Amino acid sequence: MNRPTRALPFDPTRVGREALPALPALLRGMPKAELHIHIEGSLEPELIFALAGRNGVTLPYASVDALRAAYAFTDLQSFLDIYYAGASVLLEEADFFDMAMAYFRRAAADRVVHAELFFDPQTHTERGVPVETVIRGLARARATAQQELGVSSELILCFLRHLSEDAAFQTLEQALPYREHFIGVGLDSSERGHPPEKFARVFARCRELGLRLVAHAGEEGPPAYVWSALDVLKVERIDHGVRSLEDPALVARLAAERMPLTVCPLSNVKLRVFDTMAQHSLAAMLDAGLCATVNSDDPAYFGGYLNQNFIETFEALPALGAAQAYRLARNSFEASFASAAQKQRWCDALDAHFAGV
Ligand SMILES: Nc1ncnc2[nH]cnc12
Ligand SMILES: [Zn+2]
Repeated sequence: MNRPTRALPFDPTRVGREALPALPALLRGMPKAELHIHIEGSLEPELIFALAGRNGVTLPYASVDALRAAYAFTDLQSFLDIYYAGASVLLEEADFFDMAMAYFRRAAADRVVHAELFFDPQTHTERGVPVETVIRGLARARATAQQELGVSSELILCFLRHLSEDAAFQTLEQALPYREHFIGVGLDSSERGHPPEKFARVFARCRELGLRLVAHAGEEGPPAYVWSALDVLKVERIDHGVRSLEDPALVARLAAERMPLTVCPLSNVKLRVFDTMAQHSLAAMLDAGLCATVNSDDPAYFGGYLNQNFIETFEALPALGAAQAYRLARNSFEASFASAAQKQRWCDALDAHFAGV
């Protein structure tokens, strides 16, 4: 990272807002990476019901429609309650495989060439599902997605921040025999009241183990949580981070370090971080020189996969045009945990896509 912003491979005045009909096609077709997707949040209601039937799990909803009707969230916690209930149908390795393959097919259709998937082992181990079952199912899906769809991927193991640091250490111990299957660790679940520093020791241990580090911060929590994710946990990416804009000194630091922020616009509107998409700060973040990326977070719950996030955000924010589309896709490659050579190949493909503009 810390690379200077390079010249655009096209004339940005040719595909700006004035050429709006061209913009959705440009967004849909550009190669991109997704860096903030909770794989359990890709579980569509239809698959939840199919897995419930397969596994003999009784759901507290009568139908797919009744479940979908419950997706009216007032904040992060109101979403998490339903998200954990949905995940209760995942019991066997094949369930994790099917869930991840459904996501990879959607991602490939959105021209996602690389995805870094969060998974929440504690959501499953607490129900008696071994971490081995979770990781083996996801790992098999990764290999199939690479072979059949040409989508590369990594796994990031997330600790649930509403649980204790001791529980996070236990989860790490359980997962370490499968270390080759995950590239890093993250921190998710209820943010308010659970600051990053609660997990200082377990992140320090993960760092010693050579794991890559990310954390949700500044989604609902204050800018102070972003500072401590950087300074205490020493993360390499901030997940969400939208509330950073409330703190000019923090913005200056994030920009100077080109610290990636994995922004999730549809999620932010559904969870009422912003009242409307027109109020979203994505354009302001790019304007401030931040290394922002666009992501879907929990696409089955928030109204769309990655391209839907791009399309709705660009429709709502007049400051976003072709130059910002290019920058966001480029940021997604730069911010990924892929090798420098791989990043260069993706950036070349991106340049080729925009060269025809
Ligand atoms: N948006 C989000 N924030 C925190 N934890 C999550 N787990 C799944 N989605 C999440
Ligand atoms: Zn998230």
